[in-house]
Amino acid sequence: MMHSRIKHLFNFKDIERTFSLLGPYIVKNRKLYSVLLLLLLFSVSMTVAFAWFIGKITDAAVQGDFNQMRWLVPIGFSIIIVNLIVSYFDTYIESMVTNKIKLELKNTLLKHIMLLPMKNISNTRTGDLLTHFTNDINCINGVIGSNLLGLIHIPLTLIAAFIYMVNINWQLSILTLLVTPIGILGGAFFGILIRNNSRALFDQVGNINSNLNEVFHGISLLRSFLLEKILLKKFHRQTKDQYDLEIKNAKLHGFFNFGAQGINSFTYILSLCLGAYFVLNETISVGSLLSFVTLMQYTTGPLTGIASQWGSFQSSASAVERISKVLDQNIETNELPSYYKAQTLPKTIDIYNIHFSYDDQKAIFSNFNLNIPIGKLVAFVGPSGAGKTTLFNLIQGFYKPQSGQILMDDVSINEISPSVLRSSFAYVAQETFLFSGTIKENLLLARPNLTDLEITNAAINANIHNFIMSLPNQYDTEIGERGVRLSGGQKQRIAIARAILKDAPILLLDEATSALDSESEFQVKEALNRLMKNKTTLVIAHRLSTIQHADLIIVMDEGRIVQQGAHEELMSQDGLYRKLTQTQFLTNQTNSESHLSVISN
Ligand SMILES: Nc1ncnc2c1ncn2[C@@H]1O[C@H](COP(=O)(O)OP(=O)(O)OP(=O)(O)O)[C@@H](O)[C@H]1O
Repeated sequence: MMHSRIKHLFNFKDIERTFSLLGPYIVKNRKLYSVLLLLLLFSVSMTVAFAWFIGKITDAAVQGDFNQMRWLVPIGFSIIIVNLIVSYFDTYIESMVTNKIKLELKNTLLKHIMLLPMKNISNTRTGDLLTHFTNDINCINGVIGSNLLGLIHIPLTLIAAFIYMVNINWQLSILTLLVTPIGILGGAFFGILIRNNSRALFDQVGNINSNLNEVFHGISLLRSFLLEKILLKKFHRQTKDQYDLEIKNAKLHGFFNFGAQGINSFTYILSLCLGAYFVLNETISVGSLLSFVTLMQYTTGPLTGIASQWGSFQSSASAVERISKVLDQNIETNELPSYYKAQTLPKTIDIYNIHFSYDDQKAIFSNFNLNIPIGKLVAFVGPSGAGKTTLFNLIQGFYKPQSGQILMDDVSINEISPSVLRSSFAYVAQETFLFSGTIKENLLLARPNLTDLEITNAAINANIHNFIMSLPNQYDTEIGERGVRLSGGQKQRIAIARAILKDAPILLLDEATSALDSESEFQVKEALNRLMKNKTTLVIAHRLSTIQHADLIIVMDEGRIVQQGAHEELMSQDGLYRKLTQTQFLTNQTNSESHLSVISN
């Protein structure tokens, strides 16, 4: 138990990972880092030069050597001015390089997330992903900036000062040798404790963000189920845990500063007393004593500083560790897909013997086969959980079957580039998602280089043009969080206009399950009929009207096709389809909206 705790405490894998992740960024910005290194060497030499100046000017004053003082004064001022200039450029360039790397890392991270398999994304909490951008990346300054440079600066100062101190008096320098290991070991120990605490702290920030994300997304549900108290309690608990971790961090830093200051003050007094003794013995001059004491401050100060830098460095490393957990996940391609104008309708779409499971345990499909007729309307019906949406996900290549193949024109979709494959489909999802922005901006997302005329025509065909024209800013009306709220039917028709504009040969339609009023339903249906013309349409059907006119109805249950055929044919058989429709007919008498999946459940 103890052994594993110690092992955990001294686990440096994350430092290794930190540098394997950030190394390329540091190398890429090597010019700026070289300038920083040069400034750092300047700063070290100025430190030694300043100690030398203090010794010299003190000795000159003690000896009353006015001539020497005359040329020492401008040197002293020059040292100060050079130091100020170095400090200005050091701060400026360091901030430039750290912000540049953070910017590059943010872009790389988002691109990586975009390219990750859907499986990885759906297994990660949105709040955690957000936290990488809002918290983790902003905490990496240490490993790419001040702390990284400090870890080089301080040992260099230490070595330079030590050599100079040995020159003044070797007996006094031994004091430095005694203090060095205490400072380093103490600092390293606290650094590791701070790292482990920071890791827990960052995880907690991720938890809180995930929780808040869910709260804001599900606010109406939360109110309708009267969950405010429970959620507030959970939030209090999480923030209290975060507070405790922050306090622990403060305690660790406090202890750490206490030790550092203690070492500093004791060695200062000790070197001053010992130095005074050597002055009395006439072993060293007063000037040398002052030089020595100044250098001692420059060594013990930074020496304990190294530990503090190490602590911050460790805390940054744990932020990088969280980011690298995402960046370490394999992506499927390196290229972000882009719209590709599909020329023709594929002549065949065949599914051969696929086996698929989301979690490698529960199989959704086993030995699943299907030939999809081209240019037709194919409806998929079946109870909830039958695998209809999963089939759509597989056809679009969002998930890959563990075995078997999906072929378009006899070519496996795995061999078709994501740009070509995804451009072949226009997807109208069950829940319409519109981005915040104007209506026009939402429609322009469909494909590049759309003209105003194409947009208006699509909106007319989707039965939404008149509504848009009645809005205050027409196509430039803001929708979503900052703008006009749209009804379910209006949103659906905008989504249909977007699908029309995409102009893809295959239409995937996950019919909305929520009931629309009959006027809205009529308008949506009309829009869909126009959209389906000359296309292969695959629809997860919930409306009886869609099913009756479908060229082929596939009845699915528990990942299997249990029946297929046209409406009349299936009605003549004693099977699941008839059962589903009969139950539905009862409801249909009072409600024109039908929802097979729900009723069948
Ligand atoms: N991302 C996922 N991870 C793990 N399991 C999933 C995931 N999505 C769906 N499932 C499971 O796969 C099975 C099929 O789900 P799917 O959504 O394809 O059914 P469906 O027929 O579309 O249902 P509905 O009509 O209710 O939308 C279900 O058992 C479901 O729990």
